[in-house]
This record gives sequence, structure tokens and C-alpha cells, in this order.
Amino acid sequence: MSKYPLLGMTLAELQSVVKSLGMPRFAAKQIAAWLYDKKVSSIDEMTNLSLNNREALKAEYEVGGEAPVDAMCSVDGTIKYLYRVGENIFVEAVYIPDDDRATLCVSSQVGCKMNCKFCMTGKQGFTTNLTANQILNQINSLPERDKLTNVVLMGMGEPLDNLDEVLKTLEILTSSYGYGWSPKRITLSSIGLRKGLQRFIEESDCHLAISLHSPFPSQRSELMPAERAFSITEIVDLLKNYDFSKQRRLSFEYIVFRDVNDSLIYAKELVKLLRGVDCRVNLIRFHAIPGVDLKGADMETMTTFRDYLTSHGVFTTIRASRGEDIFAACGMLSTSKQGENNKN
Ligand SMILES: C[S@@+](CC[C@H](N)C(=O)[O-])C[C@H]1O[C@@H](n2cnc3c(N)ncnc32)[C@H](O)[C@@H]1O
Ligand code: SF4
Repeated sequence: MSKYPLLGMTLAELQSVVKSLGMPRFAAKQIAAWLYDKKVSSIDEMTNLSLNNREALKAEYEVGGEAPVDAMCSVDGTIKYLYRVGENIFVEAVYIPDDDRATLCVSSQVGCKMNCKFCMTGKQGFTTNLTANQILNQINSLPERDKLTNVVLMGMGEPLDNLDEVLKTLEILTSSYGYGWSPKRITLSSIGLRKGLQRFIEESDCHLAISLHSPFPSQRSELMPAERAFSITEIVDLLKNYDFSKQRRLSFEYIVFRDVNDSLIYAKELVKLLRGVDCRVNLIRFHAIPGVDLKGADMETMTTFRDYLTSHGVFTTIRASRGEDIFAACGMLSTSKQGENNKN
């Protein structure tokens, strides 16, 4: 019989576990400390629980951490890890070390329903939501776990489409009973879903990045079909109701596609769209994917685009592209692993 994982449970969930087993209420906090502070890998290591209680816990539960099954290292130090989350199902997490920080890009779903034209994960279609256990495990079982300074929910999947499990993970990462991280160390990236965006803003303090990619709704819907359900103008209107001028950061991601959204007409429209919003824009280089007729803009065009936005009051950076040699794009390694296993 497979056991339930404890890793990924909130304090409230651990409290109901200990209650159901007739253990004292304070045992929930002790278990949380073993899981999230001391980061043990087995219930046997939870030595301040009585032997009887440990045995009772072990009958139904396990810690539930699982090491990655594969890794690809880039010449620039970026490492893409593959985690198994089911029979022949894998997700990616990408470790990106930098001078003074080390970021992990975490997945929230296997595949994605949103079908953005430029995205490899979108091309996979949707397989399943990850549980809080599977999201947190990408961080917990990372070989470089203790070096991590930041986490970005920018891997496979649309986090607002799996918000219950994502919010549980964020609670564990930021609570004093959990990892105790500042929410400023965590960024959630989303295309912006009507059902979910407001809830995320109100129930979390983590930074928010919105994938924008075109200020024109007609073009944005060509690139990102979800635009039809919740348009970028509605998204920006909603965001204007919240204060992003202090600790919490709002950014917009913009992949610059050659001859598609890279001229100053687009930059001008972005300035108009983002007027009065406390935010920054990150320009992203496109990682080409097979079968899609889009190309990335050259660096000169991106620089001109950035300078126009910055000189018109929208602070803009060009995101350094990391792990080019192992990347191609998010979703590539897991897609090929699934294909490889299907052939065997
Ligand atoms: C993979 S998504 C996951 C988070 C969320 N679903 C979203 O779209 O924001 C993270 C970021 O990667 C970008 N992205 C997707 N495919 C890309 C590609 N081929 N090249 C560059 N960026 C890409 C998305 O636009 C988004 O800004
Ligand atoms: S870009 Fe984000 S929302 Fe779009 S298909 Fe990829 S993962 Fe899903």
C-alpha cells in the first residue's frame, strides 16, 4: 500500500493528521520542524516523537521526498533537473546560479492547458496538476537546496490554474513553521487568469510576474489563447487596485519576437497600457521550439526597445538568457524523456 507524503502538508493539515492518530496537538509543530527546518528524509529521524507515535505515523505516512532522476548541466552552471511525478511522467526544475544568488525555476503542472503558441509545455497539452508535495519536493530534494536564495514559479504549467496546491506550497515556504523565507524571495509567473489572479494577490505576498508578450489584445490572443477569456487590459485594470510600490514587486514579461512585436509601435502601446502602474518590464529572448515559425529579435532591436520603454518611464531590463545549450525551451527535457520511455 502506498503511503501519504507528509512533505507538502501545511500546519493545519499536520494537525489533523496527529489528531486522527491520537497524538498530542503539539506534535504537528514538531513534525513540521523535522520536515521543513531540519529537512529529514525519514520518520525514524523525528526523535522527539515517542517510538509509538513514530510507528503509528509510519503505518500510513512517509516523508515523501524524491531525488531527481536526471540532470543536464549547462556550460554556464545552469542545471536542469528532471523529477518523476508518476508512471512515465516527469517535470523539470531549473537551477540557475549567479554571482550573488541561486534561483530555482519550479514547475506547477505537468503540461499546460493554455496552449501558448511559443511554449513547449503548451504543446504537450495538459496531463495533471502537481500536488504541494510534488511542487515542494523540487526545492526540498534539490542537490543545491542549501544554496538557494530565490524560487520562481516559472517552470512548466500555469500556477494560477493549480492555485490551491501552489498557495499551500507558498504558505509552507514563507511561514515560521515552514521554511521561514521572506515572500520577497519568491516570484509567481502567470499569463493572468480571471479565476485566480485576485485570489493570489490577496492570499499571498510573493512577487508577481505577468506574461504580457503583446499590448494588443488581437495579437496577444494569437500568441496566447487565454487572452480571450481575460484580456491584458482587464488584467492591468485589476492590478491597478493593488499597491506594488513597496515590498511587493510587479513585473511584466515580454518575449521579443522578430518582426512580430519588436517595433516601437509596440513599445509605445506598452507605455500607454502600463501608465500609472508601479512595475518593471523584463524583455526575454525567445528560445526557438520545433514546428513554430517564430524567431527571436536581435540584441540591437531589444536594446532599442528597452531604451524606449525606460526613457518613457517604464523601467525595463533584458533578462540574461541562461543555459542556452541545455534549454531550447522549458518543457523540452521532460517531453523527450516521456518520448524515450514510450519507445522502450
Ligand atoms: C513557462 S511559463 C510558466 C509560467 C506561466 N504559465 C506563464 O506563462 O507565465 C514561464 C515564462 O516562460 C515564457 N516562455 C514560454 N516559452 C518560451 C520560449 N520558447 N522562449 C522564451 N520564453 C518562453 C513564458 O512566456 C513565461 O513568461
Ligand atoms: S507560457 Fe505559461 S501559460 Fe502559456 S502554455 Fe506555457 S506554461 Fe502554459
